[in-house]
Amino acid sequence: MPDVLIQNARVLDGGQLVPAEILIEDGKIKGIAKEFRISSYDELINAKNAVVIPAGIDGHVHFRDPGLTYKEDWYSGSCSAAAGGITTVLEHPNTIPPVIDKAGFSVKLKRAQKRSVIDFGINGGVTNNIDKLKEIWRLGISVFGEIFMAESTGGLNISNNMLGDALSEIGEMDALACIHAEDEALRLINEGILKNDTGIDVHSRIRPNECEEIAVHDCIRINKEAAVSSRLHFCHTSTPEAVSLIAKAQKEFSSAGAGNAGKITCEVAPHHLFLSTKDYARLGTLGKMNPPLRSSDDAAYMIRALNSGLINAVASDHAPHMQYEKDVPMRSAPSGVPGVETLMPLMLASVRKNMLSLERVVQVTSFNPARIFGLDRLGKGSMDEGYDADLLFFDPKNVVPIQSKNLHTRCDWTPYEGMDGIFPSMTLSRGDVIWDGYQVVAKKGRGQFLPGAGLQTDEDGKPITVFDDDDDEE
Ligand SMILES: NC(=O)N[C@@H](CC(=O)O)C(=O)O
Ligand SMILES: [Zn+2]
Ligand SMILES: [Zn+2]
Repeated sequence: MPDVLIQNARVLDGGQLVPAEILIEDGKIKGIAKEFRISSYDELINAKNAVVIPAGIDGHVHFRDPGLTYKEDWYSGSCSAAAGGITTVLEHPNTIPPVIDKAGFSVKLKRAQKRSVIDFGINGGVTNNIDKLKEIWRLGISVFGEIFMAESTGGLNISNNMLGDALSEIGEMDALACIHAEDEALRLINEGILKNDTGIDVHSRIRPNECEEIAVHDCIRINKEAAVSSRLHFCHTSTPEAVSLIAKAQKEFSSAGAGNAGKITCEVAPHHLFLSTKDYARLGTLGKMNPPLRSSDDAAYMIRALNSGLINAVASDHAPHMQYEKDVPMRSAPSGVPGVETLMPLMLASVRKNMLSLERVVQVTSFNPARIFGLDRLGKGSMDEGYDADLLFFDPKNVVPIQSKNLHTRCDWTPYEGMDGIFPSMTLSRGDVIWDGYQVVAKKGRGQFLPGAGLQTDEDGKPITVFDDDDDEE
């Protein structure tokens, strides 16, 4: 007997929305049809004509747990994701302690298992820990990175020399290296030159387009020269220059033929699609993030590149800092903006404005991230039979202004205040309703760990992860 029958839904079929029913068994999609004509099931969900798409996979969040849980923790962050239609996240390593060794990994895994309401992967940091990369890969980290080529929150940045050694090591494991591409040398020079500049957009001029362009160029070259090239994924790309370099390298890769080494993908963050340097006047330091806001022409280019397939995925780079921490001069303000709960609403509102098709939104928020980050092998990123029933329900007409007071993150502001969003009327994770349109109805800790491909198990198939026994509650 199926667990759940969803009636009166609309789903995408060849680019069109068609009426459908969805059957779920053991938390997985059992089938989608116009009508099933069955009468026995455990639970009936009336979708009331909502559109149902795969829930979002956000490959780039910072949930600050352990270490800075006043900004976010695994519960608040995952609730925020659920309310925004995201059911899977990959969480980045710049926490305190950072995930750069077994101890850091174990603390984070334990926290997440106790608190997360959605499924999650944990990324492994790369700094002066090259001798530890194999170990954290075997413990089940999802991917390596973000690897910081320039200074950003958490101070995990590495030199280009070390990057070469790291990429070689990562390539040898056939893992994925996720890159934060900004050139540290140029950033430092600009910081000196613009020392006394008090312009509102100074952060964007300290880290100009060229800063990203140089880093992407160098990273691709360093990877080519490495003893073993790695698969590369560029995080939060923000400039036409970077996207063009990546497109060229992608082309070279596909003409080179078989194998994974050297394969390159990239993502864009919503703030580089929907905000620009024009928003500094409204946002001040709330508009400070790395890489920084770009011109409105660049943002328009990024939307086109997302449409045309040059950019493969959207990820929020959810990086919460509290308003009082941001309420300081531009230079001392921390970099980062929250975004996990507004990613899908902004994307869905952009469909209504004909900026993107719904089909493309599904590709870049679910199908592609699942494949880039190796989550499809764990049942993520499709509504085909056998995949996890991770579903987002929405009413395409229900456009509302985004308001910080309605969001579930601990972060007490949003850079999208007043902008249009289409929020989910319901979110399902593995067939469970976790967001009912009004509140998060999921049990704390129901989220499952999604181990990376390197996970080593013992003879009984159990992960080798060993927890530290000490209590690390904050
Ligand atoms: N994007 C940011 O400006 N900040 C991120 C780190 C990062 O992704 O660089 C953070 O963790 O605060
Ligand atoms: Zn980054
Ligand atoms: Zn980040």
